[in-house]
Amino acid sequence: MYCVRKVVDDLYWVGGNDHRLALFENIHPIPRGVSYNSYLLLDEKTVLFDTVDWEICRQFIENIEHLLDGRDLDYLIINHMEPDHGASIEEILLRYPNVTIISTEKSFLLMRQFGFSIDGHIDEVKEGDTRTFGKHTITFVEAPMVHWPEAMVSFDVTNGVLFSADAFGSFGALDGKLFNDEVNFDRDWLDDARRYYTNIVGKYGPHVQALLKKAKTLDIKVICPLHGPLWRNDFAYLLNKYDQWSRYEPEEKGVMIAYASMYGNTESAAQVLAAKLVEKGVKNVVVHDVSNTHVSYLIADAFKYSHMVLASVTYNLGIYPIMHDFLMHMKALNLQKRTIGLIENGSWAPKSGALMKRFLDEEMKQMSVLNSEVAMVSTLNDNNKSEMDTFVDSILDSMDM
Ligand SMILES: Cc1cc2nc3c(=O)[nH]c(=O)nc-3n(C[C@H](O)[C@H](O)[C@H](O)COP(=O)(O)O)c2cc1C
Repeated sequence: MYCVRKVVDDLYWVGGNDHRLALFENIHPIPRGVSYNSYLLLDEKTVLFDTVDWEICRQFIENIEHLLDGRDLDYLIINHMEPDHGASIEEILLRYPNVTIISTEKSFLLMRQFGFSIDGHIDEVKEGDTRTFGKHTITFVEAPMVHWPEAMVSFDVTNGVLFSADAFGSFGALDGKLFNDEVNFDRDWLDDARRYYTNIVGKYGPHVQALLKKAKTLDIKVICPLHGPLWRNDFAYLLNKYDQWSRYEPEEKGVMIAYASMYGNTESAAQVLAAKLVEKGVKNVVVHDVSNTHVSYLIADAFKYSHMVLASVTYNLGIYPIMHDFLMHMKALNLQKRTIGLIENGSWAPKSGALMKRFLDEEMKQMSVLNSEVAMVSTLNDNNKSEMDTFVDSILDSMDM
């Protein structure tokens, strides 16, 4: 059965939801599912904006066939060729052999690489090109590395609808709700939107900044991303989050404590620290065990908070592997401008503190590591008491508290 929703006059959401996929990109857990959004414009010509993941292709085709109601599909605009949006291109070509695909040069290259038979269907566009389909004129804006090199966004100059590709997307299935004003975004969606942005697009902050600059010149009325809710008001809220995330500025003053512990002693130190910080009035203190918190959640909180404490045991003269993995992810995603405190543990040759400091100083950008640290030998003992108090004070100082 078809399941579509009207976005604005002439434009319909024809995407679908996937609650079965456990790991997005086979990495990131999505307990709330995910939506793949696609849009169909019914003008003098019929125009489809992006396709969907193969997993929901049957639903997608039912949606399109219902709305076309016997009409042919004239155009397919591909803003983003990643397979979670481009996988169904071949199916569209088979069902609508007269369709013309509008996309960027790089996108057509990728289509060929993925094995799609696109010869005779190509209309290549560049930044600033326009196409008119009747009442509606669409202009194309290149958005390289948001989040693949071929990406573009499309803007309907007639009604102000922006088809934003992966920008402004979120994990989470829509389940009937389509617009930001049909959900409590701040309460129910922001965490997943942040986890989506930081893990999927986080590395490309400067490219997102470039796109935000271009977006400022457009009179946007509706934002149609490829995942998650569409936006039709409250743009300042969304743009502000994107601006902060892409400049690597923290959203909130707070301390994320991430610990790596085998027998519980480093964990205990993390808890002592958390209690002391809260006692001293720090409002946002979150504690994560890196061994049982998926790294995508660690990354999201690392982007969210201003301060981080990394507490790690020494393991074979190195940093505990899962803590090391977290550091590697932060580096890969280009996280910067955070203040970091370190807690080290080891029983015979403690090294993790010095190694984490070296990683933060040498491998990452603008990470300010506090001079004060807690150096444990096996367990937090009386000797560490004053060290911990000094450590807490230096965190508070750096937070201007
Ligand atoms: C496989 C393995 C390797 C370790 N390597 C080191 C090491 O190189 N240097 C060291 O000082 N301690 C090493 N340790 C000891 C732990 O770092 C140490 O006992 C620590 O206090 C454990 O803290 P926890 O209670 O938080 O797990 C190692 C432990 C294990 C299990």
